[in-house]
Amino acid sequence: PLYDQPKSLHLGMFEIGKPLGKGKFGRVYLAKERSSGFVCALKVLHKSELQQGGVQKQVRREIEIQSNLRHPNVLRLYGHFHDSKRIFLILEFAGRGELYKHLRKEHRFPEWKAAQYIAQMAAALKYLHKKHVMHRDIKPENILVGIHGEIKISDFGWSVHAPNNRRQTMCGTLDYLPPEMLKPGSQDNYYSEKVDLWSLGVLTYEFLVGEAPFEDTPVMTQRRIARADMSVPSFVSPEAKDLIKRLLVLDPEKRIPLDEIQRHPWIVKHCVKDP
Ligand SMILES: COc1ccc(C(=O)Nc2ccccc2)cc1NC(=O)CCSCc1cnc2[nH]ccc2c1
Repeated sequence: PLYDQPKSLHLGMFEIGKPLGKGKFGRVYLAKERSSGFVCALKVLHKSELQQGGVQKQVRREIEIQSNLRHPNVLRLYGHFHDSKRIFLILEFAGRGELYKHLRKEHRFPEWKAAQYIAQMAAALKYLHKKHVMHRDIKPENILVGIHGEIKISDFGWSVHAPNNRRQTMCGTLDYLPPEMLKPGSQDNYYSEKVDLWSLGVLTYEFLVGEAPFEDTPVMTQRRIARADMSVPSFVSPEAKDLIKRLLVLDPEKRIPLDEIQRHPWIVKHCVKDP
């Protein structure tokens, strides 16, 4: 497949299929590489739009970083190429689509499924943090599901999807913002990997409850985040509630670290294969 392709990749190599979605900076199509039959997702970015958005450096940096990432729970960026007007990203195709659609349809996930997803997220984040890549903007809208039901974080950071029952907020939803990103002046720990732990707590809550813990009007959401003011419904098991409470901690340094998440009783109970 793609990774043993000659470097000269070009559009003619691909048979373009159905549209998979469209973002702020580009459209995505199902695609098949002609010689190998390899199925992937082709994201088309228009250089003019990137210029207007002032993000051409960001794309280059992202391609640089993401081309070297290889983890089963991180969506692959296999390669890229460009013509005079467009840049094409060759992305992994996730066979079971967007996680948020499954969550909306099922309303909320059973504890065993939520625990497996959070264990996979923790494994992906551990891998990314080891590579000093963080803030993957984790929320259901940015997670895809592979053909075997495994989840794949993807960097939708720049592609705000067209509204079709995605959270209707301006620059992405506030629900997942950690308190340190709401307080001005605390720029340093904005870039700490601890921000992902908070978002993981919000994600765990949303998987189990079906809505985000601080969901409210924008003003109220910010106020409730700043106070970690949320309550966990009684139908959530005590173990799951314990993990949520250890992630949604105002002080970034006091959030349960990724290693301990993988050993947490709620995760172990649902993820260790029956011996
Ligand atoms: C590693 O991933 C990415 C890397 C970079 C970028 C990106 O756009 N970077 C950017 C753009 C402009 C300015 C700066 C930076 C996007 C992604 N990933 C996606 O966009 C996921 C959905 S497209 C794929 C895909 C797969 N499998 C599916 N199954 C169903 C739908 C579907 C959709």
